[in-house]
Amino acid sequence: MIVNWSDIVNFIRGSIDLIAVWFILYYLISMFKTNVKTMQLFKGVLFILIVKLLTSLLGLTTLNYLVESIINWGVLAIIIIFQPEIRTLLEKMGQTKMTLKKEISDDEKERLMDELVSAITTLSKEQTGALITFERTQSLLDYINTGTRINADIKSELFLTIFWEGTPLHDGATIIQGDRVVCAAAFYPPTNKELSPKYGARHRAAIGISEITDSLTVVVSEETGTISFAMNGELKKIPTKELRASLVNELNWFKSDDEGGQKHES
Ligand SMILES: Nc1ncnc2c1ncn2[C@@H]1O[C@H](COP(=O)(O)OP(=O)(O)OP(=O)(O)O)[C@@H](O)[C@H]1O
Repeated sequence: MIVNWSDIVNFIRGSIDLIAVWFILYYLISMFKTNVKTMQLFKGVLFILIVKLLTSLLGLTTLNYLVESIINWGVLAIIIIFQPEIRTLLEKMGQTKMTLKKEISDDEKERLMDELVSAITTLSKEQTGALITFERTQSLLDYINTGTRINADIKSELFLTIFWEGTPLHDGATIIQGDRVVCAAAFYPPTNKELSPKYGARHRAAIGISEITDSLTVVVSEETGTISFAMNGELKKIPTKELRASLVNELNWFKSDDEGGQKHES
């Protein structure tokens, strides 16, 4: 059998091409799958590409011309409209997941969890409004920069002090990166979603940040003391007795690399 080397080279080149496109698409989608605005864009672009394919196949020249014009101008429009997301994407390239430091023992993690649960439960009982955000895989640097930088241990008293109405830092959100409280009084872009009138600016801000990043935000309502989690653009009420388990579940602090995705419930 005669081996045609150029066919083999072409096959390998085609395969690399296809795999590279697949990886880029997979990376983009997984990076932005929690961002409602960007997912809508993905769907829109996909729709236009399907229409373009159909108009070319069916020879619909006028429609094809129209779709081509939309694509040409659309690229420019997308760059302008999604400038913040594109910047975030470029910043995130090659960024590794931000989790708790490896050297923190399980006992220490339990202690940090106790501090968080105690703070949130007290804030809820005393009906002190609060917004506490945990950075997960996507950077919150842009939002940390809107607040006042601090670099403090996770301590129940710290949260009670920050959210006490008499302090200048109580307005806005506090952000946690790993085991550090990194800022207070951060400002988030509020959601444009239709919400029940019982939710005001604080809940809008919590949902807003969860639409554009994969963060977890704990909201304590000043009016009712209710604790809610804002994740993936949704708000979920958390009964106080389920707070610890829900936090453990969402933060994945106790998941070891070889656990194969199992989550530790305490
Ligand atoms: N965009 C924002 N980013 C961060 N924090 C915000 C933002 N908007 C409002 N807040 C915080 O929310 C507080 C106002 O909350 P408001 O009473 O309007 O909200 P709410 O959702 O009704 O909550 P609550 O049930 O606690 O009253 C502000 O004092 C501020 O601390």
